[in-house]
Amino acid sequence: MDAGALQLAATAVAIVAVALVCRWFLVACAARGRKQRPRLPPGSTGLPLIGETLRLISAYKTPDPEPFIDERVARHGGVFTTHIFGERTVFSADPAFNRLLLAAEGPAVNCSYPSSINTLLGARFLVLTRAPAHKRLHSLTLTRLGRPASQPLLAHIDRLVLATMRQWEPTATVRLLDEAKKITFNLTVKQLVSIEPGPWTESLRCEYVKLIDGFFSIPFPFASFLPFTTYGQALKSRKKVAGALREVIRRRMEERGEENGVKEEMDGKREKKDMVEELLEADGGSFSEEEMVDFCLSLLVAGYETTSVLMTVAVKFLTETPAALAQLKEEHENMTKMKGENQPLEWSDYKSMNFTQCVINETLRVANIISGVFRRANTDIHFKGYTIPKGCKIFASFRAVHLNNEPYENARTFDPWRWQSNNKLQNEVGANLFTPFGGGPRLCPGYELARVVISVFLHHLVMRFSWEAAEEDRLLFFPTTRTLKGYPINLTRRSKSV
Ligand code: HEM
Repeated sequence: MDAGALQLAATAVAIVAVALVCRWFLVACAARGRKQRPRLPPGSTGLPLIGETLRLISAYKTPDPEPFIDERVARHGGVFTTHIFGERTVFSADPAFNRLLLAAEGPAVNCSYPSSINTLLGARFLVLTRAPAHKRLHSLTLTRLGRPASQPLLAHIDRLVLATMRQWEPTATVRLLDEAKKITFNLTVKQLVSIEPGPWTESLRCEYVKLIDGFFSIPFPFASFLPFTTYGQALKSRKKVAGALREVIRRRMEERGEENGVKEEMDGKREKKDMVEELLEADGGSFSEEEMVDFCLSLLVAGYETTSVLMTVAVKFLTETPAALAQLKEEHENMTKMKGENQPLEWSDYKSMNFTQCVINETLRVANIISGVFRRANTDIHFKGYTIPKGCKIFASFRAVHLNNEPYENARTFDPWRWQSNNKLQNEVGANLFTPFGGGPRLCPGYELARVVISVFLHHLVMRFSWEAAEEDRLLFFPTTRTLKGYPINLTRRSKSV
């Protein structure tokens, strides 16, 4: 090889070497860049400002909203990024991530609901409070509403359900959702302020219904000056409901002032008669009047729609699944035979309603009104190689997990028997897969109460009535789960005494 050729070869080798070094350098830089830039879960943020909100709403307005989530999970995986209700939001359909979010409440994430809802509920609604106030109010709620095993509460539920059914004619058409709402409202009022159903509770309920409508309306700015809008009307009704509760609480505070000397010694040992008494005596009476009003009002909201919709949908599913209805009837007839007719229900009876619990689980799985919970990251959160930055909104979708065909075979079919077999739904993995009442520090304090109310309601319904759907009705999922017509049914009384 001559000197020229040698020089050419050397130059070529040098060029290749420099190119290789440059490539290595660029790859290294890119890798470093990737390391430094947090990688959000993949997804699409849709149109400017609107994001994917309209797509989400139009999916949830159909009888089958699942494709909205299914398509994104198929494309991006169980945790993806979207843009809904005015904000970039990380959406989770992943049971492990949902569980992590529920447990991380406080240090890593906090509840985050729209400010229009905060205004309607007041600052003392449990989901808006943070530790340590949250812990204190959560445990008070559990004390009052979370122990349906106590005989006075169970007896009261039994009595209230029967009182509502006694108002039904021997053959009648009723809108089941309305009746269920009366039961849950009256029950909560009694637990809060010890007032029995009557004109006071009914007028409070009428205002309260308008307040609830406000959650699903547009919160126009200055809405309090626009009482003709749904949100403006809701704000007005909030004032009225709060005023009525304030009157009761004020009277109780005065009565307590007068009785103080007499009762003080016994107070520690005595069972408190209602939530107001719990509040008046908690922490040496440190709750202000306004705090008590806000807190009671928000508890009325928490249990009302959730439990009554579930009662209605459970009856709809049972009507459409005759084998399940027959098995449920048999369970309650056998129980009644064992204990004797017209005996009040006891805790052991509730505990023996095994198939009823399967029906309730399955209704919660297929059509829970709470489809998931919103959180906001307090810090960067790392999951499966992704980083969800501090401040980002996150939606943990329970519905996406509950309707996933992998853990739940034929997930979109109502099948209460799936809860009978001893399968993975019953073990630790199952705890991640079934979270209708949330979890972690914000686990719903009314979860046992809701189950008991529905069980007692189903017991009296199947023992005392037969029924059929009065007209076609269907499930709706927007703005929340419910049936289009409130499920009207034609009832026939089975026995003489109700
Ligand atoms: C079928 C009925 C019910 C369902 C599906 C349900 C579901 C839930 C869920 C998922 C949460 C968690 C919210 C979050 O983490 O952001 C929650 C919280 C809550 N629930 Fe329920 N609930 C029901 C009935 C009730 C009842 C009967 C009451 C009491 C009257 C109640 C009172 C509350 C309260 C006060 C919270 C807030 C807890 C906290 O932030 O510490 N719920 N509920």
